[in-house]
Amino acid sequence: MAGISGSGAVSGIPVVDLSTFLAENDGAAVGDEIRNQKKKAIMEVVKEACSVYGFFQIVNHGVPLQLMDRAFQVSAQFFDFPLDEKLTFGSRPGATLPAGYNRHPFDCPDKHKNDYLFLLRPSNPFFVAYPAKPPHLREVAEEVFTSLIETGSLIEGIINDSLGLPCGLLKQELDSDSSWDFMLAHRYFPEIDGVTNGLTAHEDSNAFTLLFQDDVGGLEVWRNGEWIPVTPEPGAIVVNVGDLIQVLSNNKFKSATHRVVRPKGKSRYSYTYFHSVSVEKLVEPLPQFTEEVGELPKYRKFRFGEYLHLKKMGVVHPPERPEDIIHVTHYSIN
Ligand SMILES: O=C(O)CCC(=O)C(=O)O
Ligand SMILES: [Fe+2]
Repeated sequence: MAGISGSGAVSGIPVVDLSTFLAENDGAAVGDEIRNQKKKAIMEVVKEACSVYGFFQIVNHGVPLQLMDRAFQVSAQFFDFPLDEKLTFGSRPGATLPAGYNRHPFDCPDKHKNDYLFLLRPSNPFFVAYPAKPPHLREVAEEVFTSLIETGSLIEGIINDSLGLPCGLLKQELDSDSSWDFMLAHRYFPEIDGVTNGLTAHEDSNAFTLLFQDDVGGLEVWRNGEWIPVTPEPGAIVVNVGDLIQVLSNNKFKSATHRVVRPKGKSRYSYTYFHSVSVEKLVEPLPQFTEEVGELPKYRKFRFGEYLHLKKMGVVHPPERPEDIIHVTHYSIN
């Protein structure tokens, strides 16, 4: 099928080529009709992928691959600095969004699974200064942020249309100025003593996530009782649906459970961009998926910041019983 390819499709998670969307204004001699057919085919694949897996990958997405190479270089340089130095950029204790350098789990120095830099834009109230070293980190990270925000806007439109929503509706729902979007540069340590957990199974709370992973692998998605690897595809961005889209679409699109398994003998690096909304945002299923189609809402209305707070409490003070961990189903109407 036009625009869909790649070895990622082996696991069933499709790889979608976005060049049709980017070629729109470059004067390429492709007729409107062919372009529209290709776009329609892509929408169908995205719709299926988001309903079944909550995951797909994109190539020819417009983010320069050289920029991503530089981004991986500078983050690896940063993570190699001594801990004391990195901790001078440590996140503020108790901040709703932990901008700065973080380790996970933060209170078990000999059991770290990963460390990461949490980056916000200056317009966000929780913004903290970027690390001053390595010298190009700020410049490169800001460039990546800008580029991923642009790709995010394209994906937002594709998800909007795949859901059959009126043009631009998701953009309106999900704030427009990216002030609440954030980015993580991650390093996962090699497995130690057979302990392979790098990032525990979870769903992303935000609308959707864009992820660059290096060629080490380890990202997995839960489907039908088994973990499916999201195989690294050269130059590809992994896209996954988050809780906000799951709620807005009244469960039409799925916020997939995923995790990271740590590699043997080497570290793994990733860059993740989270398309998100203000903590004040009130979230509930859209009328297009409820009253307009005669279906009952599957969630009650909640404030996004309250949900983030409940989730964070579960990380800082993990409950004894896994079933007490807060998921978005906390707001489900049964
Ligand atoms: O690093 C990765 O591959 C996944 C990161 C992730 O799932 C997250 O930060 O929510
Ligand atoms: Fe995630």
